[in-house]
Amino acid sequence: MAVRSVEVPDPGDLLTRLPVPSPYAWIHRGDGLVAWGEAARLTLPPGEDRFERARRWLDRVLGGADIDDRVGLPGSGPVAFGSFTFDPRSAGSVLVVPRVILARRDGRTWCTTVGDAQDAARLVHPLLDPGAVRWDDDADCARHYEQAVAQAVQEIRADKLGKVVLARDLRARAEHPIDARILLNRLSTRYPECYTFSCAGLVGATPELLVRHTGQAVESLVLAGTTRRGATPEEDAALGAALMNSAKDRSEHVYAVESVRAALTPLTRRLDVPEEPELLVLPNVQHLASPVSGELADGSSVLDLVAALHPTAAVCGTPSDVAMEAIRGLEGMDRGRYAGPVGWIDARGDGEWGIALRSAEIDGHDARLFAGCGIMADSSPAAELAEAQAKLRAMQDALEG
Ligand SMILES: C=C(O[C@@H]1C=C(C(=O)O)C=C[C@H]1O)C(=O)O
Repeated sequence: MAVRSVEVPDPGDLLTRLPVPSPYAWIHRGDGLVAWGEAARLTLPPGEDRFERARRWLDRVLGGADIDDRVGLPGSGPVAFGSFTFDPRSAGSVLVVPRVILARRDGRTWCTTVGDAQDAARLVHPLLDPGAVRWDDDADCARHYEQAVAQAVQEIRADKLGKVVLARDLRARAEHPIDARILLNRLSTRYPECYTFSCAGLVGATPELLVRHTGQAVESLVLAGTTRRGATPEEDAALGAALMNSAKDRSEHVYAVESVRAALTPLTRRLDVPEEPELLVLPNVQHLASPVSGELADGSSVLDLVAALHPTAAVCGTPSDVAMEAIRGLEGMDRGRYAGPVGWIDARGDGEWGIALRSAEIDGHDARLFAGCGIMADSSPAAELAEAQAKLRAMQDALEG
């Protein structure tokens, strides 16, 4: 596999350069990587070993490439985009090495081609709006979600577990086939501080950085604890202050931070975890956020870190195995790749992976949206449902225009 990366003149908005309706993307504040075509693909069966199998495949495919990299930055040379299922029992984890990658970082822009990229560049599909969107009747789903939350609260009060994250889905059907590029454009414009991603049908804009690996540096942004936005600046600030002072949200947040600390400590020589969370204000919700940073102890790749971190208590719970079982029992659905790791890795082992939140699985005219909330002993089913609805809003609006 011959791979070549060269600097190119800055093309402006990377997302407008995508020629196909189901591209690969990872965009944060306008920078990042977009890609299309398929030089190699690995679809993984269910299994706890899906990260290990992915690693072996990557070693072979990226390690065996004949690389002419004139750029030498994280993300230059060959890159694989990937997304993994939340639950090891689910099918659908996937890794793809695209044929063409266009990227920008630190003011430099480059293009990578893998193998013969001629064909991949010739097909330009015009953008098509999804048109009218029909939503599935939501009442049943909402009722089921509230019941699941009430049940989880009982289990937490009975000391079976400390925290569990429960999610729901929402199905939609569009008049026309859904073009991921339209969703990506809308999401990246509205949520520039989120990581707007697309990988093999999974599209979204997540605020939660599972892990970034740049040389020996490692970073993560842990989120847990949520409130709505206010109608006025005063109400907004009051809601934010109440979130910062909420004992329930603070302990919900601590579970998530501690799960990240426990996963990264053995792999790092230094790990800085803030003592207090900060507030992350997004257009639809506000979160408690803890930016974690550290220095790797050895040569772990970003995929090694992903394997160690997933599932964090931000999307599963504590203890993790008990929470995973509770999720299987209470949600009554397969999360698929929602709340799993999504991102990219290069041949050096650098990369960025988010937790696939605020996302939808797109298949032709159909979309399946997901959102979840951390449940604690004092959670209220109605409040958690309202929080999940606010989180769904990002993708609902992206579909509707
Ligand atoms: C599970 C989701 O979000 C997670 C749960 C949060 C919470 O319960 O407060 C906050 C951020 C995320 O870690 C989701 O968006 O679906």
